[in-house]
Amino acid sequence: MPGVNNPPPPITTAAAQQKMAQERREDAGDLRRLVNEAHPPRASDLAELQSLQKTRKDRDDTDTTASLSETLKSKSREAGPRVVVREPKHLYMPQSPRSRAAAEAEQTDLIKEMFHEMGDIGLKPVVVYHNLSVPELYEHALKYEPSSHIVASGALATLSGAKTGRSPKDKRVVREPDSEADIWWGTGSPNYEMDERTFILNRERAVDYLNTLDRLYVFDGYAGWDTQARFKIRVVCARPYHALFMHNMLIRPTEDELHDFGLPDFTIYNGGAFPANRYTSYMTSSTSIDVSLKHKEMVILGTQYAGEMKKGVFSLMNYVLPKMGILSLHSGCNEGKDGDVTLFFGLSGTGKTTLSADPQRPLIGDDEHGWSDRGVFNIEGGCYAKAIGLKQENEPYIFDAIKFGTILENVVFDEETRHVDYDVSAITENTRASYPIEHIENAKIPCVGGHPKNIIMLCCDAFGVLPPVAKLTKEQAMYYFVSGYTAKVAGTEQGVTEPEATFSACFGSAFLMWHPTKYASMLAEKVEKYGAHVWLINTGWTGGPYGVGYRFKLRHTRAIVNAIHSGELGAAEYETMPTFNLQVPKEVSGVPSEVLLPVNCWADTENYNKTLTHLASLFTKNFVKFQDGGGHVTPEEASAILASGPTVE
Ligand SMILES: Nc1ncnc2c1ncn2[C@@H]1O[C@H](COP(=O)(O)OP(=O)(O)OP(=O)(O)O)[C@@H](O)[C@H]1O
Ligand SMILES: O=C([O-])CC(=O)C(=O)O
Ligand SMILES: [Ca+2]
Ligand SMILES: [Mn+2]
Repeated sequence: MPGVNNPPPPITTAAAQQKMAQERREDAGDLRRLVNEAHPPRASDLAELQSLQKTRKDRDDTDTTASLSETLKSKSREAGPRVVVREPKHLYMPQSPRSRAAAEAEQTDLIKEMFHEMGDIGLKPVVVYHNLSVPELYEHALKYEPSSHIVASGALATLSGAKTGRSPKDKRVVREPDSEADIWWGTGSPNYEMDERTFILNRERAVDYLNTLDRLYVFDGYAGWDTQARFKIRVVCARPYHALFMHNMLIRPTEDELHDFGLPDFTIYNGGAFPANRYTSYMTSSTSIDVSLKHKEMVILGTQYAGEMKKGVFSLMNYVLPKMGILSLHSGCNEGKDGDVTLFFGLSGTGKTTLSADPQRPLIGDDEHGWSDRGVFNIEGGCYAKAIGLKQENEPYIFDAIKFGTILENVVFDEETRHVDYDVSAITENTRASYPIEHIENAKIPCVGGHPKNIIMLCCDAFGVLPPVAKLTKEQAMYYFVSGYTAKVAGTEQGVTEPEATFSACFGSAFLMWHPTKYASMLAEKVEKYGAHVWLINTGWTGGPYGVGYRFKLRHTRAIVNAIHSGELGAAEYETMPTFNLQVPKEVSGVPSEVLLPVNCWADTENYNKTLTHLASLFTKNFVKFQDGGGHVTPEEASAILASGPTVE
């Protein structure tokens, strides 16, 4: 029989089991004793252990809580309302009148005023997190937002939801007596109008939504590095990601500055996760981004794309700065060793952020600036770089800026290794990185500089006919500034290769509040007064349109920018390119001479000429709407500008 000759299994009686368990306990006890002798215990349980993990600056809490009852002194939510000793950071608003009075007694003036303002518009938050630190915002994002992940470099990856870019057609400005005469309305204008009542209805909708939430985030910061043109901005939002975004993009106040912050000059209520009501008057979709200059407020509904907030601040600055005699600019900006400043104008994707990050030239800013009698200043405290196709070898400064504190929007990463694949556009082409400007190794802080010596107007010409660089006359400078040309590739589906021309006045029409000629005349005056040189750089295609030709190599564009800065191009020999009458240099160090005139790169000259003429006619057609001068330049001045544009027979 099987098993007959096998030894019997050990008999384990209940008593034997007890004995073994006792021995194990004793062993464990010995072990614990040994460990404890070497490392005396610091915490008796897990909660205490975790409480040891975080340290705080020495503060005497007893002073601030001395007048309160024992229950109120409790630091735990369960045992009573939390006493706020870390103001102005975590603000709990107890709902019972007595606890509320006690909580209010603890508040600084800043916080009292904030709750007053919130109360005025009907916001009744339970908890407000005010100017949290970056690690705290990370933790909130990870805890409350399922799309938040830390990637290998330490950046916080997140999703912006259905909208992955701005919605310019849903941007509305309230027509108000004090400002309506200043604002650019009507055909071609980015400012779709709305009335005050509708604005209030939308604000109420955002407020109602925010009131349903367990926690709100507030970030108070500044726009404008020039202290004489500095605006206090408050962002009230639902997502930690949005608070972190504005922490990165605004200028971060010091503790003292925050203490004295007072009332904001402008407040953004971001209820973006909740839609607008499409049946409200003026609404054409469930997205609405509304600005009221009278109320000094912006309301966001139906989009969580964070760029709306940054560009909302820019729209405000585009209104208030010109009123102060300061020109606002959709441009990047850097400074050379001798303090020579360069501006980089250009529409989205033309290279402002890429080219302003330059190892030889400290960065003043990548996207929004002001130019006053004192010089230039960055409006923002951070950068918002395109991340698609990002490579460390091509753009080392931007690549290396993507570390702890940086937000990565809509990128794709390996689930396990958390390495980001910047080439993947599965979610959107418009993947972005938002980081504080200190993340750029050679940032110039404070972000201010002198008067620009060089102004580079960037375009990304997908028709492939414009030269990689041209020197502009003052009139041409105005013409290209008002035209604001770039061309997008017409989408990558099914080999569609017809490029689409975009004309966006002042290289940022979507953000203008005044008529474009207001900004153009200010620019003309400043260029004249400070003697800036103006250049046109095409960072787009050559050798044929998109799909046939190829994009100018980044290293060639960088060589051109270097030649501008070294003075080489100022002294170069030029030839005139027909139709656009552009002055094109015959040679540039580091760039093969044959690429300087695109006609030399096209296989078919006739086709080149046809495309060139076509583009010229698009320019001419676009300019028609500026012929009356828009109220800021005379029709004569406008026609002088027009005369410097391309000539089409
Ligand atoms: N020759 C070139 N010059 C500049 N950029 C180039 C060139 N070739 C390719 N690129 C790519 O084009 C993109 C330029 O985008 P960039 O972020 O600089 O745009 P931007 O002008 O700052 O736009 P936005 O206002 O939307 O932020 C980058 O992804 C860059 O890698
Ligand atoms: O605002 C954005 O989303 C990005 C940007 O800088 C632009 O489009 O000019
Ligand atoms: Ca940019
Ligand atoms: Mn921009």
